[in-house]
Amino acid sequence: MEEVRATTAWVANRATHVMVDSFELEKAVDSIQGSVPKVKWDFEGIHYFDGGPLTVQYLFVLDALNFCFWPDEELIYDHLASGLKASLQKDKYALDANRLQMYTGPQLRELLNWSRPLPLEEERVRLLHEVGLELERNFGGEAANLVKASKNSAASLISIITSNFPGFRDHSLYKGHQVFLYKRAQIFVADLWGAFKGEGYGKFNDISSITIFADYIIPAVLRQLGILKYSSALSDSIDSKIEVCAGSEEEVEIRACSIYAVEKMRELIKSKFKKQVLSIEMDLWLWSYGVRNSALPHHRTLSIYY
Ligand SMILES: Nc1nc2c(c(CN[C@H]3C=C[C@H](O)[C@@H]3O)cn2[C@@H]2O[C@H](COP(=O)(O)O)[C@@H](O)[C@H]2O)c(=O)[nH]1
Repeated sequence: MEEVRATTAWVANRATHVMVDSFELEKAVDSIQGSVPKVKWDFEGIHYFDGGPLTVQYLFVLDALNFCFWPDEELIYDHLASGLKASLQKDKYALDANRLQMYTGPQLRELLNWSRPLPLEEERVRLLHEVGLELERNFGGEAANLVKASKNSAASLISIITSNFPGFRDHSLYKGHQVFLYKRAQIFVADLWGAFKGEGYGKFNDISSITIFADYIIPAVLRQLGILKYSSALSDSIDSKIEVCAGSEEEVEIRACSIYAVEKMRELIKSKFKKQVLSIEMDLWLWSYGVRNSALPHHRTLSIYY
């Protein structure tokens, strides 16, 4: 994941709309004395888990659709997770590769027990079809085979996913340079690691190589902590819920600076408190804080990536 780390640092060093405040960053690290509060994976109790390959299929489909809930004010991530879980409990074949290729928008709503059109519904359906088709074509229909092919390497798994599933190629152009963010591919690794407690399908020898997952919650938390500072124009648009365009400098800076800031926090925790912290642990802590404080203003970008 060096590509993610290097390209987001490149953006952070040239950013003009977003600034990483190193004084506030150090204050935050000092306030926890370098010990990141532990948050249990699935602290919400919403996920499907049976300890086997069907759980891997569930997590892959979950992360294929893990983006852009905010346009519907009542829809949140939990609806996606618990909807998929309930449909698997009703019918264990619901997420089979051949079935994934046939879902329509209304059927997807039914799967998620949601009565209105979903945000970016056509894209969600297209991505579901893509997952089904590519799984069938190259992985015997099973996401578990994707994971086996990575041979316990998170970096390999992300590379296999982004090579085979175009919908997971979360990147942007910034001042002419390609910037890699890979939010949903990385979160899939984290979900496996969390669900399987670092064993079996969740065993990765290089788990420390992944970064945080640049969504719309983590930046809101970092801003609340004073670690991210926005220009007054950007602050005003976010606070007034004005959309930030996908691919704009502002959007790329928000996401890249979030990754960069948390990498800096990890480095500081290591040098000052002699502790090794994983980005996943940082992410889970910050994200759970963010969802518990749902009033935090977040940037609004229409995107299939997060
Ligand atoms: N950085 C980061 N972003 C995450 C997650 C998760 C869920 N992870 C599972 C793993 C362990 C936990 O127990 C969770 O069950 C979702 N998101 C993002 O949040 C946004 C949804 O917000 P709202 O509209 O309020 O529901 C949306 O962009 C979604 O993609 C995470 O962990 N990290």
